[in-house]
Amino acid sequence: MSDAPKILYTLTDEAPLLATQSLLPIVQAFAGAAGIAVEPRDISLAARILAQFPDALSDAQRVGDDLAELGRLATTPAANIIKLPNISASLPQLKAAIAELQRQGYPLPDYPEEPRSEQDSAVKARYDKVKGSAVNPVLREGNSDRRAPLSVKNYARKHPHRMGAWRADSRTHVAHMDAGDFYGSEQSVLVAQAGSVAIELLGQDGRRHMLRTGLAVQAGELLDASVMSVRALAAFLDAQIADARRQEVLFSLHLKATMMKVSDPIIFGTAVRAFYAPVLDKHAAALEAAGFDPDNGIGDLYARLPALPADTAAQIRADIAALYAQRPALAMVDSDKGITNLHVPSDVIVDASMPAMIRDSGRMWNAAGQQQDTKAVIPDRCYAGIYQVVIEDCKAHGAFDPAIMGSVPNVGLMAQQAEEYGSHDKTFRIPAAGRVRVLDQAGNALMEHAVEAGDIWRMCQTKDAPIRDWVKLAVTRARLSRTPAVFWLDPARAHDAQVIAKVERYLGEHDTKGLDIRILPPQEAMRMTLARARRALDTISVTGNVLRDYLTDLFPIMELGTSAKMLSIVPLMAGGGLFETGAGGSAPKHVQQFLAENYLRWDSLGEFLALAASLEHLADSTGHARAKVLADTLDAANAKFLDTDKSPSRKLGGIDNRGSHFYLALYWAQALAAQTADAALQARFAPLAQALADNEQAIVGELIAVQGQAVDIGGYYRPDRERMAAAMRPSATFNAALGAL
Ligand SMILES: NC(=O)C1=CN([C@@H]2O[C@H](COP(=O)(O)OP(=O)(O)OC[C@H]3O[C@@H](n4cnc5c(N)ncnc54)[C@H](OP(=O)(O)O)[C@@H]3O)[C@@H](O)[C@H]2O)C=CC1
Ligand SMILES: O=C(O)CCC(=O)C(=O)O
Ligand SMILES: [Mg+2]
Repeated sequence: MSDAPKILYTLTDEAPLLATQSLLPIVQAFAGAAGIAVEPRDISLAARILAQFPDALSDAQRVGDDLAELGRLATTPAANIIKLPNISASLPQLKAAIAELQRQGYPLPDYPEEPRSEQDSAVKARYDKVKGSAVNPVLREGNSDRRAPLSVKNYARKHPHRMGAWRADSRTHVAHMDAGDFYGSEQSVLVAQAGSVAIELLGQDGRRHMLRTGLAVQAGELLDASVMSVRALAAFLDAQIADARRQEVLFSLHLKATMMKVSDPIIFGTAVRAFYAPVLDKHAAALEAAGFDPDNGIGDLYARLPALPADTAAQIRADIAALYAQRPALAMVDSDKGITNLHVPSDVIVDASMPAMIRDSGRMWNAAGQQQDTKAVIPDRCYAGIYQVVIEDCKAHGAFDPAIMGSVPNVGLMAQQAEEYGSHDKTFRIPAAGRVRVLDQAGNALMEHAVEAGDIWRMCQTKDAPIRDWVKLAVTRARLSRTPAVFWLDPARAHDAQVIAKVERYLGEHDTKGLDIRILPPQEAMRMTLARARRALDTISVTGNVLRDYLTDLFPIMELGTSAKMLSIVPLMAGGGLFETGAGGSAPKHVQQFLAENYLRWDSLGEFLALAASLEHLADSTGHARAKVLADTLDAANAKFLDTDKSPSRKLGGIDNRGSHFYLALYWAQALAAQTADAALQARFAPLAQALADNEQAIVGELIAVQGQAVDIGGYYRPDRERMAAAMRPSATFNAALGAL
């Protein structure tokens, strides 16, 4: 390559964006000294919105489409991208971000909830591109390798986090449907020849309505289709609401409305309707006029009350209060503010919410701010059962002990929008009863389902090359780490049965002598993995895209207290590297605390680990010797960082995110000053190491002195860059030392 080696570092949202204001200048200074450019690319929700509307903005306001650029780069060998977690916006978040940008003077159109013209529809389509999980699927041109590095695992064993005790008589359980769900209706076909397919709804009246045409398919790829009956779902939810009340447990719903941005908001809305039915029915006309949409949560109702006559609004509030007396208690997101599990579809996200419940003795919070046993409703059966296995295990054997438990790394099938997480553009709320058929080019029906109006029908694609790459990655990880690997695949599912056949075939391409590789249905795989973990044994989980997501929060949260400490690598299929930081989200709670107290408890360890892996990749792929020196010394710094426990203290008066960055810089500079592989770098970093060590007290003092007061950074979705940077770099001594490098 002729260009200087380059790492692209993403600017995202919320806590990780704040952290980046402090960390990126350090990274740029260190990398710059070694001749490596670290360039920011803005993929925040706000930037992604602005990039959709160049025509509405002035020259000065226009921003480039950095996400599209990164997406193209990810399919080339040159990619070296550090990707921090970003907001996957629900509709309420998207609308809030648009409103904030409008207030800041960007003349964006409003979000057209009910498009009335072609122009409205075009605007809505642009906004919908930004909605939900719209970043990760673009960048993930490779499969996923997530694990706790040994140093992190050892740290967790030495300093185990608190795990809530479990009682054998806990009433907590998972509730799922027994029929009428995606699991029960899945069909799958193997595409024989490249070409295209179409999806049609053949109405009961004989009319054909094309849902999708010209959808390209590759030879060897798997297509599967399934449907959730909304009638069955509603009946199930009614029964669960009644049962939660009978059992005196909290009612909670756990979905992935961000990634499953078409299906899961509908499921969420069905639950909101079921829970609040008496009030919603009684006030149907008023709520309709106010534009309330249950898919956006009961929070949307409260947001619209001011638009109604005061007495109607008061009556609705009173009716909801009265309804609560007849309903089971709802799990709360924020009991102080009265935010329930059914307020906003993106507040409770299953990958993080179920592990948090399991870590908290199987309890969630009730309206009185107390913990209580819970009914966790996860309607579809494809993956719900794994959580019930964990719950049963904890009831039988007590909470897991992070001081001894084994580790569960994951190799996840993810590339090229694999499986359910790529299905949103092939997911439909069915407008009328009939049959949905997937047709090949000759018009033959490959798959066919009977549907009723309102049902959720979806199709998923899983390409062959990603499956083959995933099997290879699993074998490689099993070999390198000498750890048994289990493919979590359910032969009773049409899709999984096809994947099993491919896995068996592609395993044959590798030398698996001496390796323990098995294929087990998810619940059995979970039982085996948990039993081993209790005996301090590690087990690699090799899973599809959804279980990748679920397990890489579940196990890190049990083992390490948070998924922020995961190493999360995406070896891109074209040869580049995508280095995700941790496996968790953008932690909105952390921003609230920062704004109120100028204390940011975000732990950047995930960023530190990703950066080391990125530098390592740069060295390997370009032969850049100084990248190797930076990588090795950063490894050493990370080890010392863990050893000396310099993560944010989580208490006001101790170091926060910024203080932890200072210590990383100190240890990294010291490691560079101590190494002898590159004398010039040694000489360059020795004075910095000295200056930082000499001024440790002063710098930490300056960083802590700002805590305890509210900060204003001029925005939530698009904070003022200068104010944010100033707030995140409050130590003049540290800034000067870094500037002198
Ligand atoms: N890869 C990505 O881009 C991802 C993006 N998301 C998005 O993030 C947003 C929030 O998602 P949510 O499910 O609430 O998950 P979060 O991970 O943001 O929040 C759950 C909890 O995880 C802990 N946590 C996560 N990261 C860190 C960290 N670096 N340091 C310390 N603690 C951390 C915190 O727990 P505690 O309370 O114990 O401090 C936090 O409150 C959503 O918009 C979601 O779509 C979610 C997952 C991945
Ligand atoms: O893209 C998203 O919305 C979330 C991604 C996620 O949770 C994960 O990959 O673990
Ligand atoms: Mg996740």
